[in-house]
Amino acid sequence: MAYAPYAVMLIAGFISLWLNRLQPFLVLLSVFMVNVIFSFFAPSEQVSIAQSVLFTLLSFLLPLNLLLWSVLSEKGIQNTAFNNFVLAVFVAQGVLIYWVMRELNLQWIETIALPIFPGLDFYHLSFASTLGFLLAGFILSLKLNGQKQLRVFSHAGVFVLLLMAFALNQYLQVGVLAWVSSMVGLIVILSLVLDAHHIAYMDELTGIKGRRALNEFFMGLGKRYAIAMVDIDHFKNFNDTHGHDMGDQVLKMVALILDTVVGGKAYRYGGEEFTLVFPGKSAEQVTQELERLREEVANHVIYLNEAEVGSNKAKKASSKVVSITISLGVAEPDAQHTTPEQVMKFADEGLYKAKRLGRNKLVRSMGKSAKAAPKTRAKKSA
Ligand SMILES: Nc1nc2c(ncn2[C@@H]2O[C@H](COP(=O)(O)OP(=O)(O)OP(=O)(O)O)[C@@H](O)[C@H]2O)c(=O)[nH]1
Repeated sequence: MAYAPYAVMLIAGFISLWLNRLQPFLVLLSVFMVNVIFSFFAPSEQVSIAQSVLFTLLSFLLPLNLLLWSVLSEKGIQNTAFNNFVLAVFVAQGVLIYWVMRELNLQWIETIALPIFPGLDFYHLSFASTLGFLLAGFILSLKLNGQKQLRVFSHAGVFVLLLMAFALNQYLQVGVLAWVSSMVGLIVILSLVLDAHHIAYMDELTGIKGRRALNEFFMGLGKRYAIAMVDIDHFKNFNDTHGHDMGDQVLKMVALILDTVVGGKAYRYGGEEFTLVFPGKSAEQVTQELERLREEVANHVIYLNEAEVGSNKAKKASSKVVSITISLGVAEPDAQHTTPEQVMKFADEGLYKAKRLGRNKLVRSMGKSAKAAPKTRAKKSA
């Protein structure tokens, strides 16, 4: 049982390296090393002054390390310059610990400091380190506030800091530290799993679900549903005229509007194409909602120097404005189209027709018109 925390932290460390995440690995390594040092120098009966000093020193260095590894942006495991920096930080701390323990005459603390500050003991010093943890947690939360691409692990960093603050506040309780460290390992594993799931299922640019999530949603779809395919009109033209970055902002804006869909779910299918799935609804039942979305996109004013969707009013006042439109095709299962993939293809035929009819339109694919539809548009990938 004594090795349980090490086992959990090793597994967590392995998972984080396997996922090319250095940050969680460094957090674990810091906690791991503190465990190793404390259990190696754990007091048997009487706590020596050297042990107290070591404990206090590590209690101050750990929040510093945890904050550092959580705040610096993720570089992956193959960035040589960053790896050298990490090595330098650990070596510097090793040298500091060695110097304090070997070179500093610890008896001075007893003979000089304690008589001057009679109330001072190491318990109070380690309690002061709790403040260090809390401060580190506060700084990390501030940084999280301003972050765009949030990962679950970033939040886990704050929990880890609080847990370690608690563990180290139990002055020299190596057992408490070990158990809390196991929890830290589990929290890191959980956050990495959630992050990996998020990365696999969400579209990074728009923040809505991606094609993998759509395919999984199809598996649980019943017999009655409607699927709509949505495509931005003349998007190549927009990109060529206003630039790819502006095109990305438009994609985000369209995704935000489509994500407000009532009764269905929005996915980025790929490129400038989106899919809306309405479980338990017929194509006719969702027509009104699709028209609402089409109108909302068409009525949305795009500010050309808009750095981001939703930027401030002053900027908007000085911007040139344009607008864009979307075309939509919608279909439901019938005798010829029984699987969600077939229905989606059928809806895509309606979308193609909407483009041919002049764009900014919704076309519902139905039995006969499906046969009349000229051809299926080639699918695009993100
Ligand atoms: N900015 C940006 N553009 C993208 C992205 N994915 C695809 N595109 C662009 O979307 C455009 C799609 O163009 P087309 O398929 O020719 O269609 P279109 O210009 O929208 O014309 P219609 O569909 O016929 O109205 C291409 O220029 C792609 O480069 C993306 O993630 N960001």
